[in-house]
Amino acid sequence: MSASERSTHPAELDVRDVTLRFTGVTALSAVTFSVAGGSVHALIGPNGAGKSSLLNVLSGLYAPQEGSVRLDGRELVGTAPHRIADRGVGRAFQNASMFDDLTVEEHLMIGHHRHGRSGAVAAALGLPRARRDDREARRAAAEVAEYLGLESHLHDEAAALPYGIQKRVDLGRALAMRPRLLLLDEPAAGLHTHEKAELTLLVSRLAAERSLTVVLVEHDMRLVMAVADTITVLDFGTVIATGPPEQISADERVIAAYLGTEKESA
Ligand SMILES: Nc1ncnc2c1ncn2[C@@H]1O[C@H](COP(=O)(O)OP(=O)(O)OP(=O)(O)O)[C@@H](O)[C@H]1O
Repeated sequence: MSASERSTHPAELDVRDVTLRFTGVTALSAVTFSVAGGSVHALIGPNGAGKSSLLNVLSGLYAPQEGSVRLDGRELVGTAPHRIADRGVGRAFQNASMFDDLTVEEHLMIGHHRHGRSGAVAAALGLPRARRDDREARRAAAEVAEYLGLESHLHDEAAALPYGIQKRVDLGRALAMRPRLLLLDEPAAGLHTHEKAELTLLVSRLAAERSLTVVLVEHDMRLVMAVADTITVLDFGTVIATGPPEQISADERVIAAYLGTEKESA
């Protein structure tokens, strides 16, 4: 399915018995959970629990030795990362890295260009279809910038902006490709308190307003409890609990493995 053929409904995700081994380490062991379309699902767990490895499996960067990952019933395991992106999986990164010399608008246009049908040659020759793609990408960039409150930065060099704004640009880049499943890797890391509060509101609105499903890895429990419809807790690569926030925060195993240590250190 090409990006342009992609339907607009939020994706359902089904992760079944995923096992991922590195030499000497089992990072994920028979991990199973599912995420309903249009919901926000958080992956939490102590350091080294396997959260980033799992996001890397979902986006195709790591191939698990066992198990399946289905997006609306279609297998993602064994699919190249760019094909997974074409199927509607977008990702914002923990350390937003901006391309040197590119403006915010250009970063957002890169996100949208997955939808373009003209190739680099058509663009270089200035062919009508390439010009149309370019106009469409600019329009999409403007829409995402407005949604994220980045309008005043559209023509700024992204790499020179404060870190919190760069993180928003990175999120915008993922949103501009109109994902049906959005993966957020520690979106609150490195943000100031007021930026975290803004992000909490934003993530709460994202799924409903942009017709997508969100899977996020996050250490900030306040944010997780505020935005997540469901939570999966990993510990040493295995799922120790899955459920709504109120169930997770009362789960003895979770308190022992994770929330307990958070509370002690708070
Ligand atoms: N590329 C790799 N090669 C070898 N081992 C790895 C690799 N990536 C992760 N691991 C190991 O897999 C386990 C899970 O790591 P992972 O980074 O997924 O945990 P995490 O829950 O994201 O941790 P954190 O919260 O600290 O980011 C750890 O033991 C880690 O050392």
